[in-house]
Amino acid sequence: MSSKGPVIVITGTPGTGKSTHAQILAQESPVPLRHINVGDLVKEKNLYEEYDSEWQSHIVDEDRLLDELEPTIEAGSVILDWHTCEIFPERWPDLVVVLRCDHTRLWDRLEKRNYPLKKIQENNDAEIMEVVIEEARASYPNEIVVELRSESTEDLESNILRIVEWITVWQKNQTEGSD
Ligand SMILES: Nc1ncnc2c1ncn2[C@@H]1O[C@H](COP(=O)(O)OP(=O)(O)O)[C@@H](O)[C@H]1O
Repeated sequence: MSSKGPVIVITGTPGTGKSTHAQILAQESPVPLRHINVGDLVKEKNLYEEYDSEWQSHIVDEDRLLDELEPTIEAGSVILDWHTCEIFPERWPDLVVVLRCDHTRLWDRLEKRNYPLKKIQENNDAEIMEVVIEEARASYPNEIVVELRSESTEDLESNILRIVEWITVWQKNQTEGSD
């Protein structure tokens, strides 16, 4: 039997709740999963080409990021938490969760982060224009892409339950597949 757990990508516009979901999922998952906050990893390992002070964001060196992640992904049992997903190779994820949030609520969340106004606007527009979900659908098979609302604590709880259930079934399928 394979002891390798799934690779789950949790993506969505900044502020939709990726890290909140990933942290809770790492605790509640029936198989141990390592939560990788990709934005933090980029900063820790200097995996960026430059820092754009106007937008207060790092321009990521995608090749170095993928090289850094590759061995961890190969080992499995990972939650990748990032606001974009299209750079990850199609073979990497077993599940891609795209979190969605009403844009007025998202605006409030981003304002609390003290983002510059143009960064709040840019992210808000991206949420309205469904940028991340379209990117996910264009990059991965439809059956592994799941869109979940993340507006309330009830949403958060039911999303975690759904993902935990998915992991249980995935794990069972893996075990049966290797018999
Ligand atoms: N489903 C939810 N219900 C209520 N608050 C949420 C929910 N998801 C996220 N939040 C809140 O929104 C803010 C941003 O969440 P966070 O997980 O940091 O987002 P992201 O990782 O996508 O940038 C946090 O204050 C978090 O507590």
